[in-house]
Amino acid sequence: MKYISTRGQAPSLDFEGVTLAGLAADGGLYVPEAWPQFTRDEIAAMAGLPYAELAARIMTPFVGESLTPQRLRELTAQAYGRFAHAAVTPLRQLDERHWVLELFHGPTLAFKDVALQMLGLLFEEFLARRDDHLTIVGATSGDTGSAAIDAVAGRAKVDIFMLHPHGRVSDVQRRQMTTVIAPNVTNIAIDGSFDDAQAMVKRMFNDKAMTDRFGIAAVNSINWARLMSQVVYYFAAALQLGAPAREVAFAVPTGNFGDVFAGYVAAKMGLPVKRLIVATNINDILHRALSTGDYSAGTVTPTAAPSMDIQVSSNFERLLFDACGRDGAALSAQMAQFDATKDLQLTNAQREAMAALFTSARCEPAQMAQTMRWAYEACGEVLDPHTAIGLYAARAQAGELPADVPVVTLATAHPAKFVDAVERATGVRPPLPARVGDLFEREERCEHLPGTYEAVAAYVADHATPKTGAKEA
Ligand SMILES: N[C@@H](CCOP(=O)(O)O)C(=O)O
Repeated sequence: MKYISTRGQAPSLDFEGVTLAGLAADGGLYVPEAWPQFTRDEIAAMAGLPYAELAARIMTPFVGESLTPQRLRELTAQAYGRFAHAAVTPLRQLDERHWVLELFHGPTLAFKDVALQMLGLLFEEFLARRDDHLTIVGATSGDTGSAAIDAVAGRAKVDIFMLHPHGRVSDVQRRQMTTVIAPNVTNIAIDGSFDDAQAMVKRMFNDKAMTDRFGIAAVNSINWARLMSQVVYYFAAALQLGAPAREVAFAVPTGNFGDVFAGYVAAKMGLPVKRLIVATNINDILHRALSTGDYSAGTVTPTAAPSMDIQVSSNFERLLFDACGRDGAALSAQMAQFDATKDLQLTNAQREAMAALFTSARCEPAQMAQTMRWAYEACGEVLDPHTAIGLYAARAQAGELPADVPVVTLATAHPAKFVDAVERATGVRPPLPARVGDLFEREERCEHLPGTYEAVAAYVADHATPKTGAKEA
C-alpha cells in the first residue's frame, strides 16, 4: 500500500513512512492511493471476532508490507489489552432506534485511546528498526493530549511536546496531561485557541530549520495511522447490528473531522453505512460546509464541549480531496486560498459528492443540556457533553432515514471528564473510574508560553533531542 498527499506534490510513502511522517512535505495529508475493499462475504466473516482480531483484519490492507500478519496481530492484542471493557468499544441500546458506541474504556477515558494505544506501539516498532529519535509535536483541545501522552510516556527514542489552549480544557483533561511526570513529556499551555495550537504544529512540519534538526512526527489525526485504527469500531458496531445484511447510520460529534472521516473510510471499504451525521456545537464550520458549502472559519467560541471547539478541521481536507476527484493541484489551490483568507466555498461537485453520505446538525448549548437530561431520565444513561451533541444530531436526523436503519451515536468521552457540565444538566456527578487514580492529588507540570509560533518553536528547539546525523543549529 502506498500513500499519497492530498496536495499532489510530496513523495508517496509506505505505511511505516506515513506513520513516522505526520504531515506531508507539501502541507497536504496522506491518504491511501486507493481505498481497499472487502467483499460482502469477507465482511460477514468478521462477525463475532474479538476486537483485536477484527482490528488486525481491517488494518491488514493499510499496513501492507510494513508489518507481518503475525506482528500486526501481536500489536493489536497488546494495544486493546489495556481497555477496561472486554468488548473494547461496547454498544449500548438507548431505545428502539438509537444506540451509543462507548469509545471511552481506554486509559484516558476518550475515543482517542483506541487509536493512540496502537500508534504508540507502532512508533516503538518502527523506531526499533532505525537508529533514530522522534520529536512528537501535538495540539489538543483536551482529549488527544492525554491519550498521546499515555501512549508514549517513558518510551525510549521519543519526546512529546503537547500544546493545549490555556484555560480552555476541563480540569480533568488538563490534569490527565500535566500530572504525567516523565522525562520525555512536556506540556505547553499557549495563549490562544486550539486552532492557534494546531496551526503552529502544522507550521513546524514545514519549517526547514526545525525539520533539519528534529525528526518531527504527529499524534494528531493528520497522522494516517490514527484514522486507520478508528475505522475498526465502525465495523465492530455495524457487525453487531446486522451488517452486511443491514445498513447502519452513525452520528459523530466532530471537531477535527478525523473520527467521522474514519466512518467514511469504513463505507469506502464496503461497510453498509447509510448515513454519517456530523454533529457540531456552535463552532459550526463543518455544519455550514456540509449544509451550505460555506467552509469559512470564524473565531473559536469556548463551550462546555471543549474538545469540539475547533474552526479549522484538518481532516476535512481529506474529504475535499476525494470529493474533487483526487485532483491534488485543484485541492492545493483551494487550500492555499483557505490558508490565506480562512474562506473556502465548496464546488457544486464537492457538495454533491458529500451529500451522498453526509448530513449535519448544529447543537446549541441548551439543546445539548436537554439531550443529556433526556438520555438520563428516559434511558438511564449519563452522557458527556460531546456525546450529547452527537445524540442530539442523531435524533434530529433519524426521521430522514428509513425506519429500519439503526442510528449509532459515538460516545467519545466518559462523562466524568466533564463533571461540572454533566452535573449542571442532569444533577448527577459521575465519579472518575478507578483506573485514573488519584488525579487531583498529583503534582502538575506545565509550561505557559505566548501564543506565537516563534515562542513555541524556540522552546521545542531548546528542549528536543536532535535526530541522528542532524546538523548543529
Ligand atoms: N478534539 C481533539 C483535537 C485534536 O484532534 P485530533 O483528532 O486531530 O487529534 C482533542 O481533544 O484534542
